[in-house]
Amino acid sequence: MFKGICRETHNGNMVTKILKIPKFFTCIRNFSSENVLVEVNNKTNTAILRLSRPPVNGLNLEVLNEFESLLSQLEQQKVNGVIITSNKEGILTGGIDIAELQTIDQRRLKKYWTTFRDTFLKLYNTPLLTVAVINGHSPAGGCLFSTACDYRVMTRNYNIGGNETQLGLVAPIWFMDRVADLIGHRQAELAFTQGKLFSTDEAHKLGLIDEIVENTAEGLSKAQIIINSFANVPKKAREISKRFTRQQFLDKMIRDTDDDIRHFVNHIGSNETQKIIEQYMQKLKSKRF
Ligand SMILES: CC/C=C\C/C=C\CCC/C=C/CC(=O)SCCNC(=O)CCNC(=O)[C@H](O)C(C)(C)COP(=O)(O)OP(=O)(O)OC[C@H]1O[C@@H](n2cnc3c(N)ncnc32)[C@H](O)[C@@H]1OP(=O)(O)O
Repeated sequence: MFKGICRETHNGNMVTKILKIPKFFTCIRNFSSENVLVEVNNKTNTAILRLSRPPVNGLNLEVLNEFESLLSQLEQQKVNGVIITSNKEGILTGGIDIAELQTIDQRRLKKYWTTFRDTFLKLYNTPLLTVAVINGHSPAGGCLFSTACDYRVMTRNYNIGGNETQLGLVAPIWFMDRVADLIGHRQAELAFTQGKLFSTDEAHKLGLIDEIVENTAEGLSKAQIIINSFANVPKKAREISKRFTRQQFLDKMIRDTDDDIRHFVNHIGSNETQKIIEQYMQKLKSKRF
């Protein structure tokens, strides 16, 4: 017997069921965590990882830790590919859970930012094939994490980009570098100085995303097609090529670790930034944009 977990919503409440499935009939391996649902299709050996933290899949410490640990498990299981998406159509993630930034406790800020960087690095650096199915808005941290994937498809009529400047915050330099890798330095400069959120169409024209799809289902099947298209590529050669094309960015990010964490703690931990964050949260709650 194989034990699986099934999560369903009944009358608005999330219910977790333990399923006993005969091994012979199993087509899905399921090992979801609290905030991230995971299923691995036994036939394709592809994992779908769905962010599932209401209301907006905010990236708090727990989500980041779970995400990183699940990716490690998928690496051990040597899956053929990982598809990252949201369980809630309309929002991939609202980015960093702003509650994590509402503190001047330097140790907490340092811990959060170290985890945030490590999780990004894990995704950026994984030898696994990764495809982001961006099935909703993807501001700031959401955009950043999708840029770590090997391929991005996005559903129409949503927004993606680094909006930090609009909020009065400064995005990390490595986010700017990564976006510049995809859309070019000039466009990245314009985007980050304006804190620009791009529509799906604009993001596609610039190269921030690779393809547009109509809905999540089409996104998932497109992602599977991308993963299948690598089936005949020698695995080791693909992994080394991925590492080589990403090495320069990686080396710089690791070299700058201490400076980056110090800047984050000083920037977010200052009274001035705390006021800005507080005002932004109030605006967000009263929907005054
Ligand atoms: C010198 C400098 C050196 C170094 C600096 C280094 C690093 C700097 C780090 C700064 C980096 C920041 C990255 C980020 O990710 S910041 C977060 C940016 N995110 C946003 O601005 C998104 C805001 N949210 C939205 O736009 C919308 O909520 C969204 C489009 C996602 C969904 O819209 P919808 O209408 O469906 O929902 P809402 O009613 O707006 O939201 C529902 C409830 O969720 C709350 N919410 C939304 N987003 C967040 C969030 N990111 N964190 C926490 N809470 C969030 C929202 O307030 C609603 O709450 P309630 O009113 O229901 O209580």
